[in-house]
Amino acid sequence: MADNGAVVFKDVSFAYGNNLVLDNVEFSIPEGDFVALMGPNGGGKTTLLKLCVGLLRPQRGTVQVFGKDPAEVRSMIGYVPQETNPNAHFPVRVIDVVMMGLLPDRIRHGKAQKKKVQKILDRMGLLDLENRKISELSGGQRQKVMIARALVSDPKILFLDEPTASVDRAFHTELYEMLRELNSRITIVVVSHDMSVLSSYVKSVACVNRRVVYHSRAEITPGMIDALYHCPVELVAHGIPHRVLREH
Ligand SMILES: Nc1ncnc2c1ncn2[C@@H]1O[C@H](COP(=O)(O)OP(=O)(O)OP(=O)(O)O)[C@@H](O)[C@H]1O
Repeated sequence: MADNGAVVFKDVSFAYGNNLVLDNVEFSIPEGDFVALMGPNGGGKTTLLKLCVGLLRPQRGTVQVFGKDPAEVRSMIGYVPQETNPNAHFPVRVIDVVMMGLLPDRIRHGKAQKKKVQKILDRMGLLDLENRKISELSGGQRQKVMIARALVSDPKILFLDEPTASVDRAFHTELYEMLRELNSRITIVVVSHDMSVLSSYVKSVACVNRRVVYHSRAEITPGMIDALYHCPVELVAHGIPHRVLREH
């Protein structure tokens, strides 16, 4: 595996127009990691995730996933984007949404793929909801459907963007327990501000604020978590001018 990492950023810069969001970013995520991307609002976490899954391309530098361009390893990547708030009148069912995770395959093997989808729905406790309209689900159920969609193609790495943002607290623990179990097989990268729950699950933390600073588990101290969670990100600043997180 080139460069020995599930994700490797080399000298990556990305701007939306004149707004330089990521500046000369260098870091890597080892295979098997469970890493939380933390940092202030607007610091570039979502942008970084979109670069990892190949939705955006850097103007400078390279992003590699399992040693390749993300576009070349799309089938190894699962992605749960931020906030999924479907139109309440859009009549798509749970099973259809999860099937979308297999779209190219579905055309070739209808029945086998349906079985695969049902298997993952079963594993996620969603099988009895397979024909329910997505708009009729609770926030937590909907989030699980989006995760099922990302997992149905058996990815080797899963990227989640604030998966607990729109669900109640009871679901947080359930979700992270599920991610912990998945992490025994795949690499997990999650954007979250919720360090209070995350801290007992993740193996590492990457602070994203125009640059990225990666901390392995050994470096995650209670003080650092407190600092990240209670906002004054400067406390873990690394010579980078961090802004302060909004109240949450
Ligand atoms: N599609 C876009 N077009 C132009 N600017 C964008 C776009 N998406 C994000 N930005 C800008 O890029 C910067 C980084 O945004 P990004 O969403 O990556 O940050 P974030 O760390 O995920 O923020 P948050 O914690 O608030 O979700 C912000 O200044 C944002 O306004």
